[in-house]
Amino acid sequence: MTTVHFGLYGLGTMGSALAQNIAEKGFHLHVSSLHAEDTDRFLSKSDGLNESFTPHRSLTGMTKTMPGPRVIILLVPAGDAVEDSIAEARPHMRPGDVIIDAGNANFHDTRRHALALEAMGLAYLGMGVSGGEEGARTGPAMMVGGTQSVWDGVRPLVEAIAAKYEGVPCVDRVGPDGAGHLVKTVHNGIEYADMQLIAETYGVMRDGLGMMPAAIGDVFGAWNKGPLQSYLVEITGAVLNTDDPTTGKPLVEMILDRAGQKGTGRWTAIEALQLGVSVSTIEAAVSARVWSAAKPVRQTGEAIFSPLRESVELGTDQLEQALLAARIISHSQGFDLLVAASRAYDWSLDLARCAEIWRAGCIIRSALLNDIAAAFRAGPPDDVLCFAPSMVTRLQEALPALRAVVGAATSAGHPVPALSAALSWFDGMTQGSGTADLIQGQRDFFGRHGFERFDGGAGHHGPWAD
Ligand SMILES: NC(=O)C1=CN([C@@H]2O[C@H](COP(=O)(O)OP(=O)(O)OC[C@H]3O[C@@H](n4cnc5c(N)ncnc54)[C@H](OP(=O)(O)O)[C@@H]3O)[C@@H](O)[C@H]2O)C=CC1
Ligand SMILES: O=C(CO)[C@H](O)[C@H](O)COP(=O)(O)O
Repeated sequence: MTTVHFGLYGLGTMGSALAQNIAEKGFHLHVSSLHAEDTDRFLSKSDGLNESFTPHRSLTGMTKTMPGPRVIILLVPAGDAVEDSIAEARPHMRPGDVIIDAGNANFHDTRRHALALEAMGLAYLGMGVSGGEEGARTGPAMMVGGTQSVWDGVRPLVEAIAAKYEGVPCVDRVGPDGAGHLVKTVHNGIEYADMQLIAETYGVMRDGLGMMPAAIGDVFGAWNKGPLQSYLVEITGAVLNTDDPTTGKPLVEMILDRAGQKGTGRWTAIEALQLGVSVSTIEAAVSARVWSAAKPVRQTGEAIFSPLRESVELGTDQLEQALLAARIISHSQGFDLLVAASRAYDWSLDLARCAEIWRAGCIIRSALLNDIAAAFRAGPPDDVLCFAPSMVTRLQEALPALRAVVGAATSAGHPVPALSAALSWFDGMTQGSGTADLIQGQRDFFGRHGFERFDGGAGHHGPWAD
């Protein structure tokens, strides 16, 4: 059997952790980074593993000197860094060699690279990796796109480094070329929604119930033992219970309320709009990050309107149920996008397998995902997760709380954009007779766009009065 030689380029947060994980699982790895001193620093931090690494001063040097067949794993930022890395490595690669982009790439770029490299006899895998630094070091979840034979060649290493859920590796080839990066992008869209839903719930407790960070942290800690059990709820409790060593205050009170974003949430919303899918909770989360960034403008608005932020009468049990309902709805929206992308790109995505991959290692891992996987194995009505019997039961229990929380928070002036978007999406998607009859009437009135009639046919026009 041919021995495949692996190289990893990009020894930043994720690349360093993944390289150490690979070495720990008994694989030899060639390593290099944009700056040679980063490779030196990486080696100095990799005590006990250094015999597993062959360091190189540059990507060119690594690709040229590595014996073939070569598999080069890139862990660099999306966009120009990936383009530059491929351009640098490609001239030194031979037919049969593989490049794996293990960063958060836009899946349209991955499709383009796969096509171009395959035309040259090279292979390209787009592999979304989730789990942050700790996940990369100890076992991330990974979503792979590419051809089956190329996946089969790298599978032993990738499965070895992956998180395991009851012994099953949280990685798979989910489809061709860009499929893995699209599934990772949707994972991140759901991650954005979940983080925003949690933040809104924290806001209601802080500003509507007057609770202190540590007390809120304890509530999240307790919720993590129930149906909301998840990595994000767990770390929320930990963040809220951490004090600032300098001031002694709760650390969260010293963190500026301006959230960053690198693009995957936005890509999810853009792709959904392109494919005609509503991911309104995810869109609300992206928008909330956008307005979080405009702090001076928010401060001007507050000075002009002096809005009242009143207390609310809500129990934490209602907030828990509201968060659960909204979490189910935001996952349902993410899976709707996977269904649409699978159809549009002819990927035959196995939705249950995607949910299974996310059960461990990744940022959105939660108790809910095992039930979501089971729901997709059974096949929910119209492929809509919210319509699966197990989700219907939970939603029927939890929706009254979501209505109470959105109603109370909105009346009292507390922004809950993702919670309310989830509720409105649910109400719209369960309203058999909606209000688009009027939209169609308006469209025909001003533009003769035509409408369908209940009693038959399309392309009708109204006898509109002037
Ligand atoms: N951090 C996380 O939690 C996660 C990140 N990811 C994704 O993994 C990838 C790597 O992220 P992360 O490790 O956090 O990022 P880091 O910034 O920590 O590391 C990126 C590495 O790429 C190098 N780099 C930057 N620009 C170029 C370039 N033009 N050409 C070659 N190398 C370049 C950086 O060098 P320098 O330091 O000089 O800039 C650094 O060595 C990204 O796509 C990210 O979105 C995925 C999952 C989780
Ligand atoms: O992919 C990830 C986790 O799954 C990364 O942590 C990603 O950087 C998160 O996105 P953003 O920086 O936009 O919040």
